Amino acid sequence: MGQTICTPRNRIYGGVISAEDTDIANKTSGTISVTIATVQEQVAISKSIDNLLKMEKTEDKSRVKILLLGGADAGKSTIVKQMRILHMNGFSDDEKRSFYKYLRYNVFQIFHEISLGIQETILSVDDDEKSIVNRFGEGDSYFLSIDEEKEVDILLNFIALKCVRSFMHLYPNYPSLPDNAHYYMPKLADILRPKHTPTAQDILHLRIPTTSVSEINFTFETSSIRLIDVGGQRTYRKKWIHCFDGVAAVMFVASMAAYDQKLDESEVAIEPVLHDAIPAAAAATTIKHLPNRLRDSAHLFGEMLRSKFLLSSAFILFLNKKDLLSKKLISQPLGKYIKGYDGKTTEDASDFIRQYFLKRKSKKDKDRAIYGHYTCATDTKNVEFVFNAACDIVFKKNISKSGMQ
Ligand SMILES: Nc1nc2c(ncn2[C@@H]2O[C@H](COP(=O)(O)OP(=O)(O)OP(=O)(O)O)[C@@H](O)[C@H]2O)c(=O)[nH]1
Ligand SMILES: [Mg+2]
Repeated sequence: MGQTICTPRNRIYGGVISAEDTDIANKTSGTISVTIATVQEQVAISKSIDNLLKMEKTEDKSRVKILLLGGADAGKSTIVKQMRILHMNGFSDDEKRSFYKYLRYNVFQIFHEISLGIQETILSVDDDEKSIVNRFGEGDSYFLSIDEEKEVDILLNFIALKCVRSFMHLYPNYPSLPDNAHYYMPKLADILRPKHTPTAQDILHLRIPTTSVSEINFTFETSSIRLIDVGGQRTYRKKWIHCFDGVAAVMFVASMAAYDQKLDESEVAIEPVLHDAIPAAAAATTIKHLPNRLRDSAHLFGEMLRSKFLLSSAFILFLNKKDLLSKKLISQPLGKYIKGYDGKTTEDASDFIRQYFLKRKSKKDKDRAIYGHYTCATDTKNVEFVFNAACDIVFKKNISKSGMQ
C-alpha cells in the first residue's frame, strides 16, 4: 500500500471534501449578480460586525485582568476551578465524569512514586510482591495496553500489598509523593469504582499540569473579571510575558509545602524568565545550592516583582497549601531544607516562609505593598474569602482587610 501524503488540509478534513468546501466552490465558480439589495445586506452585515468589535473592545477595557503566576504544582489552576465553582455554576455532570480518567492516572502516579520510594528506602519486599512493585516503578507503558476494568483491579491490588502499607505507615510524607496522595489514598476503593462520578472535591485535588495559557471570564459583584492561568513549569514560563499587558493584579501562588521537594527540571540551568528583569544582587545568590521548589518559587516571585511590565500591577501573594505544611512539619523539619529556620510551630514556619518571600523585594520597591494570605486552594470557603479580600485590594476598596506588607 502506498503511503498517504498528508497535507495540512486533508489532515483537517480527513481527505474528504466537506459540504463547506463544495459550497465555497459553487459560490466562486458561478456568476455573481450584484443588486442593490445585496449591497445593502453587505453594508448591514459590516456595520453589525463593527458594532460587535466595538462592544468587545469596550467590554475588554472594562474587564479587570488578573494574572495567576507561580511555579508548577503551586495551586493556580485549583484557584481557577474554585472560581468556576463559586462564580460559574461549577462543573456539569458530563464534565465531572470526563475527569474520571485523570483521576485513575493520578492514582497511578501516586503508586509509581510509592514504588520508587520503596526501592529508594530499601524496604524489604516479599518475593510475591516484587514484580508488582517493579511494574509500577517502571512507568505507565503496561497500563496503556489494558482495559479500564483490569486497570482498576491492578490499582486496587497494589494498595493491598504488605510493602505498600508499611511504606505508607513509615513515610506518609515522603517528599516525592504527589500532594494529592493525602486526599486520594484513604478513599481509593470508592473513587476508583468504574461508575464513580468525580465530586467537586475529587476534581479540586486532581493534578493536571497546565501547558498553555488559558482564561476564564466571570462577573464578581459588579465587575467583570478576566482571570488568566499559565503553566508554572520552567519550559512554559517563557509564554508568560505575552500576558503582561494591562494586568490589574498578579496573584502569585506558592506552595509552602514545597520546602522539601525538588524541581522536576532540576538539571536545567537557572535562567531569568524575563529578559526585562532588572538584575538584583539578591536574586543572583538564591538558587546556587539545592534546586528546591520553595527556593525556586521565591526566586521567581522576586523576578516578577522586578518586571518592568508589572510595576503598576497590584501584587497579592497566596502562600498556599497551609493544610499540607502543618502535616509535613511533623516529620520533615523545615530547617533541614531552608537555612536559618529555628522555629517550632506551624505559625513560626509560615511566618518564616512569608519573610523568605518578602525579602525578594529589592531596595527600589521597598515601599511597594504586597498583600497576601496563607491559603488552602482546595478549600472553597477559604478561597472565597481570600479572593474577595484580594479583589478589595484590586478595586482599592478596603486595603486594611488584607494584612501582609
Ligand atoms: N492539600 C492541598 N492540595 C492543594 C492545594 N492547592 C493545590 N493543591 C493540589 O496541588 C496540585 C497542583 O495544583 P494545580 O492547581 O494543578 O497547580 P498549578 O499551579 O496550576 O500547576 P501548573 O499547572 O503545573 O503550573 C493539585 O493536585 C491540587 O489539588 C492546597 O492548598 N492543599
Ligand atoms: Mg495549572
